[in-house]
Amino acid sequence: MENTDAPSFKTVPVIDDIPVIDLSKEINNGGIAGLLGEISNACEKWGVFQVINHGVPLELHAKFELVVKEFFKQPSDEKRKLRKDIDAVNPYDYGYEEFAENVKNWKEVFDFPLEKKRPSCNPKKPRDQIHSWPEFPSEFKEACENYGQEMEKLAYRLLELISLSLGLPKHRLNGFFKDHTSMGRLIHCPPCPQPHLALGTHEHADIGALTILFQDDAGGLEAKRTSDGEWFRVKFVPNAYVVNVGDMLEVWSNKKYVSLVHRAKVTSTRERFSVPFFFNPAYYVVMEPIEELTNEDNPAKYKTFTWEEYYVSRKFANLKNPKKVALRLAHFKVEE
Ligand SMILES: O=C(O)CCC(=O)C(=O)O
Ligand SMILES: [Fe+2]
Repeated sequence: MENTDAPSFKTVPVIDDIPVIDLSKEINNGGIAGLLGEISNACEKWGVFQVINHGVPLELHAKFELVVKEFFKQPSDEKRKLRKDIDAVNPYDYGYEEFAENVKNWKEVFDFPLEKKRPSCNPKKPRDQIHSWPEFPSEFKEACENYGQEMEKLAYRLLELISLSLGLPKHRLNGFFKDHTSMGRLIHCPPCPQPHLALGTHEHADIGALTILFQDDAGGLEAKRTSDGEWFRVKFVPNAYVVNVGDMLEVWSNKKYVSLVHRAKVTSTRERFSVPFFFNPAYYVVMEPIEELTNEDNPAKYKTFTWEEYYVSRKFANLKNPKKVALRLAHFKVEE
C-alpha cells in the first residue's frame, strides 16, 4: 500500500519551472520596470525564483564549488574534528543541524560565517552557530570567505530590488542589515540506499529574510508554490542561484510575499551538493510589518518581536528539552 504520510513518496507534478530572472536588465536601458514586475510576480505567486547574469564571477564560483567538493571527500574522522563554538551545549557536533526541529536529514553540513559580520557571541547565550575552519583543503577558508562576500553583495542588490518591488524606496530595508547575522551552509547529501524513506532537507521555511541557494546539477530541491500550494521541482539551471522569500520578508511585506515551504530529495545513485546563504537581519532588529505597507484596509498582520528572540528560539528551543516548542510566525499573528 502506498504510504501517503511520507512527503518523499509523493510524485511531484511537473509544472512550469519557476521564473528565471535576468538581473542584467537592471543595468540595460529601460529594463528596471520590467525587472521589478518580474520580481514582484515571482515573490508573490511563487515565493522563489532563479537569477542569472547576477554578477558573481563564474571563475570564483567554479573554484568555490571545487573546493567544497574536495572538502567533503575527507574521511569522516577528519570532518568530525570540526566543532561548533557552541559545542559545550551542542550534543550533535559536526554533520548535524536543525536540532531544534527534532529532525535528522540525510546530509552533512558545514556552517560558515561572513568573516567581518560574524554574529557577536555572548557566552551566556549559545548563539554562535558556526564550525571551526579545517586545515584542508588549504584554500577552503579563503574560497568560502570570497564566496560569502559575493553572496552578501548579491543579497543587498536583491534586497533593494525587492524593496522597490514593494513600492518602497530602494534602501528602505538596508538599515535592518547593518550588523547582519547572515551565514552560509555547505550541504552534502551522499547517495541514500533508501531514498523513499529520507529527505536531504526536511520540509521547512527559512527563518531569515532571503536565502540565495546554489545547487549542483544533481538537483533535488523542491518547493511549494505560494499561489496554489502545488509542489514543484526547482530545476538545475547552469550559472543560476535560487532566491527564496523567508519569514522576515513575510513580516516586513505584511504577507504580500509569503515565506517559501521547501525540501530536498535524495537519490540512491547520486550525491548532491547545495549551498544556501541565509541573509539575516541584525539581532536587535525589531520585526514588524513596514508601516508604509499597512493602512486601515490592510492592518498589520504581525505583532512586534526581535530577530534575536526568533532566531534563538528556533535554533535552541528544544536543545535540552525535546518537548519545548520553537517559535513560529503564527505566534505573532494578529487575530483578525
Ligand atoms: O538541501 C537543500 O538544498 C535545501 C537546504 C535548505 O533549504 C536550508 O538549509 O534551509
Ligand atoms: Fe531552506
